[in-house]
Amino acid sequence: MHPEQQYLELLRRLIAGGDLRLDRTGVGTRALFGYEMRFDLARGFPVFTTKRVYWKTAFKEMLWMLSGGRNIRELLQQNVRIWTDWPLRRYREETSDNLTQTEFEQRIVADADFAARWGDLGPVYGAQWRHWKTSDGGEIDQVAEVLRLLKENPSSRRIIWDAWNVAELDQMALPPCHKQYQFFVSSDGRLSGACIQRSVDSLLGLPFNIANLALVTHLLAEQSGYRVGEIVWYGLDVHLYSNHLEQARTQLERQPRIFPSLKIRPGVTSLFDYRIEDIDLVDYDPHPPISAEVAV
Ligand SMILES: Nc1nc(=O)c2c([nH]1)NC[C@@H]1CN(c3ccc(C(=O)N[C@@H](CCC(=O)O)C(=O)O)cc3)CN21
Ligand SMILES: O=c1ccn([C@H]2C[C@H](O)[C@@H](COP(=O)(O)O)O2)c(=O)[nH]1
Repeated sequence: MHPEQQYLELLRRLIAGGDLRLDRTGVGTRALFGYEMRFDLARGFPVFTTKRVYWKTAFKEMLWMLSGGRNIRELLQQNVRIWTDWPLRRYREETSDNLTQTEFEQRIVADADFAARWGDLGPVYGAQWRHWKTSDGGEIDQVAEVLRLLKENPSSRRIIWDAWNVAELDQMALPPCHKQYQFFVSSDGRLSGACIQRSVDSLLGLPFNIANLALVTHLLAEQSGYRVGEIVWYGLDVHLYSNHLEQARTQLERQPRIFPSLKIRPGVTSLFDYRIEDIDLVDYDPHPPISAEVAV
């Protein structure tokens, strides 16, 4: 069985038997509670092929999170527009100025003060991963700690970073969805990575989340001298937005193709020094893109 069938099976189950519910965005979803997928990274890089996944966009987002980023300016400077809707909505509500999305994005890139005021998402993923605040005024770099444990104590059962900082949830543009990562080194020297995702937009978010979990597992393996093992992904409220049904049906008519392979430029000496130019996917031959509206 092609491993992407796990994803197509999820879409099938959501369409056929998902619980119909009204959600925060007002769009409405079909949802199920609890789903697991596993991908053996030795069998190719798990970027879905039944539609074109914009993996560079996803990877840029992951590198931004690893850098501790929390402002959309650094994303927009690389033409990544997937996070604009949330700050834009706040800007419109608080100023009643009706800039278009493009005008807003141009202003964020051109004007650092404007970006500091309006482009900040609050202490989201990267801020928690790299700068978790402690009660004595210090901060914890959870990713550096994961790297240290991978090297010094690979059998540890505490190789985790977590973005679910309860005390700061109200300052975040959106509470974290992929909220926890854990890593595991097997006795044959393979690094596996897992992610727990509390809320899953199965059409738009999930393909990015899987690719990014695979990417970060590869990068950590590279930096700590292991081969790659598996990724394991657990979704909880896993949903299909009601305006994504047609797209999901289109995708289900297609046959998965062979997964590409990931190439990482050797010689980068720190996890935090990777740039998008250092990473490539070879032989990615997906079906055509499928466009869809994101629920804000
Ligand atoms: N409803 C919802 N779904 C999400 O997946 C999601 C959120 N909200 N809020 C926060 C982030 C933003 N994410 C997003 C937002 C948009 C796309 C999106 O529009 N993707 C298109 C175009 C990608 C591109 O422009 O490069 C796609 O076809 O994948 C993907 C992930 C993931 N997260
Ligand atoms: O990486 C991500 C980020 C977000 N999502 C989706 C999951 C939900 O559809 C929304 C978040 O809404 P909540 O009401 O906060 O659950 O964004 C995703 O799939 N992947």
